[in-house]
Amino acid sequence: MNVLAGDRPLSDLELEEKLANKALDRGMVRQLLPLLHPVRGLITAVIAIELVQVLAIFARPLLIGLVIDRALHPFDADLVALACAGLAATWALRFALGGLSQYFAGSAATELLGAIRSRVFAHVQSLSVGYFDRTKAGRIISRADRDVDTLEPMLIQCPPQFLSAVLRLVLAAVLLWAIAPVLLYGLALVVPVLLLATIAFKRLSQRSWGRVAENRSRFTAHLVETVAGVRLIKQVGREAENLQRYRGLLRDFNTTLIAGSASSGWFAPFTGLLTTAGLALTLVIGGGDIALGTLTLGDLTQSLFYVFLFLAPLQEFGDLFERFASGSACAQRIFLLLDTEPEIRELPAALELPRLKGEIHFRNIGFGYHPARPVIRDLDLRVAPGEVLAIVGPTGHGKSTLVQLLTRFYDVDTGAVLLDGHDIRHVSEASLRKQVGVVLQDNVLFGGTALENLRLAKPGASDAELIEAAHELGADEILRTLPHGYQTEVGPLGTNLSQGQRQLVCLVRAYLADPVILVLDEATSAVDISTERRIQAALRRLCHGRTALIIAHRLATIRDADRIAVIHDGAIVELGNHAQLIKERGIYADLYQIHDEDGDRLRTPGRAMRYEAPDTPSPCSKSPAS
Ligand SMILES: Nc1ncnc2c1ncn2[C@@H]1O[C@H](COP(=O)(O)OP(=O)(O)OP(=O)(O)O)[C@@H](O)[C@H]1O
Repeated sequence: MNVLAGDRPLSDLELEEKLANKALDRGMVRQLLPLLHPVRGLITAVIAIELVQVLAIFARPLLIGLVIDRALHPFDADLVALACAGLAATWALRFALGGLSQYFAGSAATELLGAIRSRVFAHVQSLSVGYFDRTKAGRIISRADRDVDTLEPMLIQCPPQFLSAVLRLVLAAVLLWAIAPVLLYGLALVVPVLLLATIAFKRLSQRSWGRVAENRSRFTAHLVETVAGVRLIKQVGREAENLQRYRGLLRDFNTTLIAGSASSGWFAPFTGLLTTAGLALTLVIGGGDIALGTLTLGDLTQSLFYVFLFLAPLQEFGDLFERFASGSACAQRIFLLLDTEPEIRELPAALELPRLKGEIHFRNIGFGYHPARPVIRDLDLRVAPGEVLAIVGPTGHGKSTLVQLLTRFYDVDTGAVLLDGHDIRHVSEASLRKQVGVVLQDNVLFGGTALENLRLAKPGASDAELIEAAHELGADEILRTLPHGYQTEVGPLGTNLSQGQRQLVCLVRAYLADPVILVLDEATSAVDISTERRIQAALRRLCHGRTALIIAHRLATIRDADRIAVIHDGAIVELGNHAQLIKERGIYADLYQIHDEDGDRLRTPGRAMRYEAPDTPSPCSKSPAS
């Protein structure tokens, strides 16, 4: 699937709009069929049951015709009783097989939907960070959840029903023809009109269901965003506007839904009209034949049933196509997701990194999230093993982007990122992530206890080992004071813990992972002095013996780092230790001076750098924590 527009990837929205207008293609059928493979036994059973049911349906007019022609004049009680028993048997079969068919179809649906859900989940997880940066979470959720549900009728219920309808159509035609071909010729007037109407209906409804699915994913995306950002919304008092926007999206959804239903509403009455016309034609032609003596009353009665059995499937096709259309629109969206290739791919023969010494070399790198807007420009920077490098610079000038490139969440456009001389594009992601530890500002924790969160970094570790690590890092005292100590539930994304507590858990987690290289985006938010000191001590202990790249916001970190790199507009403009850079009287010296004038804060445009209490030891001074 071509997902490029010119030199840039199509946005998710553009892709979906493109797809909403696209009919089900052969490529998609090829993708759908393998999904059915594991449940083929159950589907075959459902189809077999439908076939038996069709035969039972056709036995009824046959029995009724038999009674009319052979058992009424003269009255044959035995034949009537036999026909009644036969009719009762067909209905008994209908009830028994109906339940069985539901059971098999339900089992197939459960298995199939489970398999598709797992596949979508595994795929989503394998996608590159860039995809999540570009795509709203709600859209992904809508595809992985609701769209998968909509697939079920199309894949499980529709095929046997379709087969049953086709079979009834064909059998009825054959039997009508056998009774009197002229009756079938009469119906031939109706069929082309019905077929044309069905094709038009299918085209219309597929397009409208694509739009309905797309609009549904928009309001789901908004709901997810609201849940994630509820604090901000409350804080800035945007509830009313936010609700207004949700209502707007809901209105769009309802409009497309109503338009979809309205555009397909003509089909049922239209086919009803054609059925009535077919029955009337049969009565007129059949009545004439009875008068001529070429047709019996039993034959005409049977024929009326067959006309109905011939035309009813044509009406069912409407409903089937509608379900098929909404299912295929959702299938398009699911395959769009499954077809999305991870932008970052591991080479088949990727190198397992040996234990590194810790040298980082950004070798003449260039990068932009969008090719037309470079963020990093020909940047060359070496960090020696064991060195602590602080990166400072104005907001939006590329500091965090360097972290994204070092951890290979994005690949450089030009140049290379080397670790001990190994290009990170040639090494396995697992071995890279094992040796490059990252502690970001958002300090994400997962639902579960504090201890379970620590164990994520070292799955085999005992409770005692985990607590010992917290102790070594100086976090134990604070984590012990949590309501249930280490067994405290941290809540969704760690929201039951304070900012400082979350940060400490993250630092202990990084310590347990024991990476050779540590990347740290220092938190900017304020915590109390005592927690602050503990965090600083933990940082100091964590940096010890490792190469550390720190996006530094605290003055102490910056001042006592081995070197400071000042980044401006995606390039390193100053590099040296605190004393050297002050002497140079460049950007860094200006920042430092602003700090002096600003009391306890060091500011870069748009962002505050906190200055810690004077007696707090520097986190990255070379001495380990005492
Ligand atoms: N995922 C993304 N997609 C597109 N552009 C991005 C993305 N992330 C960052 N950018 C842009 O890249 C530029 C550099 O961003 P970056 O986050 O590296 O800046 P920074 O120096 O770390 O800023 P801050 O100090 O505010 O964190 C900015 O113009 C930003 O808008």
